[in-house]
Amino acid sequence: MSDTPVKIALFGPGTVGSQVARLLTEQSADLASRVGAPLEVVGVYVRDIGKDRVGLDPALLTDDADALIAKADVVVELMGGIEPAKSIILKAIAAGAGVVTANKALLAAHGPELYEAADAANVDLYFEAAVAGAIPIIRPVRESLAGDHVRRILGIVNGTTNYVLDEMTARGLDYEVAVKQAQDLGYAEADPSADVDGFDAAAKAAILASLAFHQRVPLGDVYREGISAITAADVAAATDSGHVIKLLAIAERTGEGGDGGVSVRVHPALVPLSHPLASVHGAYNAVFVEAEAAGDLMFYGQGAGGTPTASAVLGDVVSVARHIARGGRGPRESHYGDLPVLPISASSSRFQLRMTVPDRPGVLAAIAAMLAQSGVSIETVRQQAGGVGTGLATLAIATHRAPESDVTAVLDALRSSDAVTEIRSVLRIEGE
Ligand SMILES: NC(=O)C1=CN([C@@H]2O[C@H](COP(=O)(O)OP(=O)(O)OC[C@H]3O[C@@H](n4cnc5c(N)ncnc54)[C@H](OP(=O)(O)O)[C@@H]3O)[C@@H](O)[C@H]2O)C=CC1
Ligand SMILES: N[C@@H](CC=O)C(=O)O
Ligand code: NA
Repeated sequence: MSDTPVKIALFGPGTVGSQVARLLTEQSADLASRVGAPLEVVGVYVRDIGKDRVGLDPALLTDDADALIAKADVVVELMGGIEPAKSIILKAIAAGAGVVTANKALLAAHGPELYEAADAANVDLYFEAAVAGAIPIIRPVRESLAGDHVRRILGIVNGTTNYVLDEMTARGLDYEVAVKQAQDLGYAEADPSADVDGFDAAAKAAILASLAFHQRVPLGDVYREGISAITAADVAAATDSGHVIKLLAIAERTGEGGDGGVSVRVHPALVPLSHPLASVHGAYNAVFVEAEAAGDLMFYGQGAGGTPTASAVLGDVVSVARHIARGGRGPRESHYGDLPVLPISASSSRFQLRMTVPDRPGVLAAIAAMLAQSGVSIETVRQQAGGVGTGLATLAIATHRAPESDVTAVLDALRSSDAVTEIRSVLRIEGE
């Protein structure tokens, strides 16, 4: 064991950072033995030194980022957002410090620049907490599966939306009430739109897809739909058809041998109750990976919250600090392929189309003809009477797998047809 401490600088003592600071103190003896040297927190960067921060030694607080970077071996960035986080990480790398971050927004938007800077400076850049919080998923995809060929990833990677959808399903809670609870529990981002509109999941999908497919996936190429349009009626209809609604991050190779391109998308989906992802409740996350040699793998655990996320951050701190104390370096960037990232119109899924229709002879035949004309094959049809005297019925049509562009054409036809009163929901069915 070396006596020379590895110097840690913490940027952002918020929900996650305060727990990292606490655990660094409480577990200092264990951490030292795992690293092979003691860890010393040399400073905590804040924007307001005067603010009361429970559990933090006031003597460690500083608002001088450059001076703190200059004395650090490892910079732990837990501020979030793009700036000043990006400049701080680049300065840390340039100064030869290893970096640990949980900042998926930054990595999804500017990852390549940061990875290349770390490679050029020969320093570590670790980011396990950036995807699915406490769940080890970056390491497995980046290292353990580096010798395999990942075909598809289906992930519940946003705790807030899973919590909201689960509360709506299990307790019949209103959407707004469930969102407020998720904020109070510390799952939601400062701006909950990052969660409910799918931005957070899209950032994680871009990071995961890049690592899994050794392919740069720009955030702008990730198709994104959030959960704010999901109604109590959608949730009830999902239950009736043996599904549950989940916000999924999906990354898959397409075409013969997976060489056609990659499709990366985030949207609510109907997941059959028999699929392992259907039993992921509350703010829990899970990532289901389909790999050619390994087969199916599932990684499950807490994807949000201060202490669980701090666990992933500390795992990275130990790795980086160990390299500083004993030599070595973490994984470097892959050589990237040049498969296209396909637009949503080029993907295909099964769909459930729910609509209100006039309850009269010939309606079902007319709707079936419109699907047939676009080449979309029907798997099941369920009809429910719309109530005495309404003259309406509800139709739920599940399709076989069909190209998104064909389903868009069907929807256009249905919307302009007098055989359909209202399209109530269009949900992809995934995980079958
Ligand atoms: N919360 C979670 O469950 C998870 C979070 N993450 C990621 O971890 C990171 C941190 O998240 P979280 O702890 O929730 O965020 P918080 O908002 O709770 O904490 C952010 C901290 O950074 C400080 N900070 C923010 N901007 C600045 C700035 N411009 N200058 C100086 N200090 C700044 C804040 O200071 P002040 O106290 O003064 O406001 C606060 O201490 C984010 O990248 C997030 O995406 C990842 C997985 C899960
Ligand atoms: N807001 C995020 C927190 C972690 O990334 C979530 O809800 O999962
Ligand atoms: Na993780």
